[in-house]
Amino acid sequence: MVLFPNAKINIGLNVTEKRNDGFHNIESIFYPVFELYDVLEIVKCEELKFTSTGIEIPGSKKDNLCLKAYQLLKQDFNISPVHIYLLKVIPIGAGLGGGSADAAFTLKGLNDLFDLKLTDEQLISYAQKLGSDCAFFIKNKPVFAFNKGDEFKDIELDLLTFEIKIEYPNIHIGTAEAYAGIHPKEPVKNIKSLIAVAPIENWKETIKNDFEESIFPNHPEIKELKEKMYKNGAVYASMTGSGSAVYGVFERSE
Ligand SMILES: C[C@](O)(CO)[C@H](O)COP(=O)(O)OP(=O)(O)OC[C@H]1O[C@@H](n2ccc(N)nc2=O)[C@H](O)[C@@H]1O
Ligand SMILES: Nc1ncnc2c1ncn2[C@@H]1O[C@H](COP(=O)(O)OP(=O)(O)OP(=O)(O)O)[C@@H](O)[C@H]1O
Repeated sequence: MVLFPNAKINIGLNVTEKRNDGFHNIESIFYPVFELYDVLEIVKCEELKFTSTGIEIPGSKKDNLCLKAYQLLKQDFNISPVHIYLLKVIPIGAGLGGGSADAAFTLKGLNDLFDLKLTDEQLISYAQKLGSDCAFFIKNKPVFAFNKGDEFKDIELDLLTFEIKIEYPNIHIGTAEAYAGIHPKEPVKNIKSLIAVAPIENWKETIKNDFEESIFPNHPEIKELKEKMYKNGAVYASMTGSGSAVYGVFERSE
C-alpha cells in the first residue's frame, strides 16, 4: 500500500495561553497542501522494519513517528509486523507538519491494511496521542483549529484558484523551543471570524502568525523571505506554524 502524506500550512496562528500541562492553547486555520508530500509504503512482512530515504530525519529510527503510530495501534490490535518505507521530501523543522502527516497516514494505512474498521473519530483520538498536528491529517480538510491545535471546526475555505508557493530557508526550528519564546495573549479578533469576513486581499493587515514576532528577530532571513513573496506579487504571505518555512498565496497566471 502506497500513501502520500502531504504538508499543511497555518493561515494565522494565535498562541492564546499556556496550559497547566506545559502545552499552549492556539487558534489557527490549518490548510492542506497536496502538492508537497512524502511517499509512504506499508507492506506486511516477517518482522517490524522501518527504512527511510530522501531528507535525513534527525533522531533515532525507533523514535520515528511512523513506528510510534504502528506501536500505538499494536497495543490495542493484534496486527502482524510490517515494513514501512518512507521517502522524506517535506522539510523538517519547517512548520509544515511533515512528521505529523507521516504518523497520521501510517494510522490510516494500517487501518486499511488490517481492516480494523476504525472511524475517523477513533483515528483522530489515536493521532492526538502522537502529536498536536497529527489529528488534522486524518480528515486533511481546511479547519479552524483550537485548544492544543488538535481539535477542529470545519470551515469553508477554497484557495484552488490561487497558487501556494512554499520556500524553506534551510533553518531547522524545533517546535518546543519556538513555543518557549512566545508570550501568549488573547487575540483582539478570532482568526475564524476574520477569514470569514475579510477577502484574501485584506488578510495582510489582519491575519498574523504570533511566532513571527519571536522568530524573525533571530532569523532575519525568514522575514526577508516573506518580504520577497510580497515583492513577487503574493496576495498574502506568512511563516507557517513555528517556522521556518514561508508561503505565499499568488493569483494563478493562466
Ligand atoms: C506549531 C504547530 O505546527 C502549529 O500547527 C503545532 O502547534 C506544533 O505541533 P506538533 O509539532 O505536533 O507539536 P507536538 O509534537 O505536539 O509538541 C512538541 C512540543 O511543542 C510544544 N507545544 C506543542 C503544541 C502546543 N499546542 N503547545 C506547545 O507548547 C510543547 O513544548 C511540545 O512538547
Ligand atoms: N517521519 C518523520 N518526519 C520528520 N520528523 C520526524 C519524523 N518522525 C520523527 N520525527 C522527529 O520530529 C522532529 C521534527 O519535528 P518538528 O516539530 O521540530 O518539525 P516540523 O517537521 O516542522 O513539524 P511541525 O510542523 O509539526 O512543527 C524531527 O527532528 C525528528 O526528530
